[in-house]
Amino acid sequence: MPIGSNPIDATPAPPDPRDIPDATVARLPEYLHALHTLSEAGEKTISSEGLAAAAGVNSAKLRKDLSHLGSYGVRGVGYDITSLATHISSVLGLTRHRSVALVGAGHLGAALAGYAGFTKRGFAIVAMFDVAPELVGTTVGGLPVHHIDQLHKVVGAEGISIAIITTPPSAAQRVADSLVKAGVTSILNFAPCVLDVPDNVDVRKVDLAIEMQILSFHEHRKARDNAAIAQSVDKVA
Ligand SMILES: NC(=O)c1ccc[n+]([C@@H]2O[C@H](COP(=O)([O-])OP(=O)(O)OC[C@H]3O[C@@H](n4cnc5c(N)ncnc54)[C@H](O)[C@@H]3O)[C@@H](O)[C@H]2O)c1
Repeated sequence: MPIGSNPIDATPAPPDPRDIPDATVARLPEYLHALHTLSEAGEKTISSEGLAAAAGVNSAKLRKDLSHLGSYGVRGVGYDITSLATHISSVLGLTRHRSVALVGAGHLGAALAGYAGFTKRGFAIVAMFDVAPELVGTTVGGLPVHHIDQLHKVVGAEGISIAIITTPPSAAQRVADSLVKAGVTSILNFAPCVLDVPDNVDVRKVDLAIEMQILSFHEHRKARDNAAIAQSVDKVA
């Protein structure tokens, strides 16, 4: 007996993307990654508890998230892995391959360009841009490095709508302005600065230093808790 109205293999009606909460959208890639890993391991179906554990979230949250997508699974069987992965991919707009531009072909840019994992997940960095004469005209990670002046031409020719910024922060706003002018509407910014963009442009910022600072806070708290425990043990002894 289905838990919800959709049988396991039925393709649910596509949800209106505006109805899916941002926090749910942020977790969908985790679910998709877990589903791909399970599929590669030869699994066909997965319980909500199993999928929640694989994605590192609690199962009530996972069920709620998937209910926003109209996916309810089947009691006693769970979710069909292939159908659910296809559905999540479609909600995330990953059923079409996305061409990505990268601006700043330095250390980080080169590392990202050489990472094969993006292609596996539906993204391909197709062009890099820089201003350094020693980089322009060369290939980095197998990709041509164009001068930033070529941005408009290449973005149009390659149908690029997503770009990654890996320039120093002092250049990032100027680069973002050029990207927006060239037609890019989504930016992943690695430079440690806030970008000012029009409302129709989405920016995601990645800052590993912030993640480290949060871990530092947890380390600090653990040390404090351990000191408190040691003190109370001393008192008892
Ligand atoms: N988010 C993170 O966790 C994280 C981690 C490491 C580095 N970073 C940031 O990433 C950025 C790049 O770091 P990196 O170590 O690769 O630096 P890098 O100096 O090796 O590379 C920067 C590249 O940007 C190019 N550049 C400068 N101005 C430009 C412009 N106007 N247009 C196009 N290209 C331009 C430079 O020529 C250079 O090739 C920095 O802002 C750094 O702070 C972020």
